[in-house]
Amino acid sequence: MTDSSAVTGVVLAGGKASRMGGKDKGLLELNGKPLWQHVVQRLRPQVEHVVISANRNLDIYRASGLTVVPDSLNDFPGPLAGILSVMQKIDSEWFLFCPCDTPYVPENLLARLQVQRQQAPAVWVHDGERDHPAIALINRRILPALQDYLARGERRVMVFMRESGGHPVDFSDAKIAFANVNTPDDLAHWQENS
Ligand SMILES: Nc1nc2c(ncn2[C@@H]2O[C@H](COP(=O)(O)OP(=O)(O)OP(=O)(O)O)[C@@H](O)[C@H]2O)c(=O)[nH]1
Repeated sequence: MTDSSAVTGVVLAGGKASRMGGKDKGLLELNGKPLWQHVVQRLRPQVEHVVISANRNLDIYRASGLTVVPDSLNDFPGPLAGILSVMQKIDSEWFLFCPCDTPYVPENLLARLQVQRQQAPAVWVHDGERDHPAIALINRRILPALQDYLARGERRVMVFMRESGGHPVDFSDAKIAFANVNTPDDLAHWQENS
């Protein structure tokens, strides 16, 4: 069990969003609120503080008053680049990562990951059907291995998470809470009264 006061929540909002036509996915509105704010709202009661991992529109994210961490690697190499950059910048023992495109993550996400963690340095969500390796509780001791992995040109999140000695946590009873908004159709689907 980790102390929740030692956990930093991180909204990963730094991708290319090619399936969304290249728009900044985090800023797209769902039911009158940008996607990234939905995730902040879900994480905030669970952690000590929340930061944003972003590569574009930094001023818009910064206007919220939250710390914004741009990637230290260029060209949108993927979620691991955001994870690396946040760990390099923010002095925290534990990080609760969540993509900006998962607006309904449960409010007991951290508690459930902590209970199931045992001694692992990383745990992530499995919704009964698929893994969500970027929805994860991660200890900063994986940082050297992550630096090495990215330096080798590797990018796959799932492969790294397994190599790090982590394991999935079963959330099959809450599968709907991990619905992704990746495409314009997904966004339309989740708009109320659409
Ligand atoms: N910081 C950072 N976050 C990223 C990067 N790539 C993806 N993400 C975030 O990681 C989460 C999952 O990303 P994906 O949906 O797989 O990738 P995407 O680039 O957002 O979208 P697609 O191009 O449509 O695959 C999203 O919240 C992204 O914002 C990156 O290079 N840096």
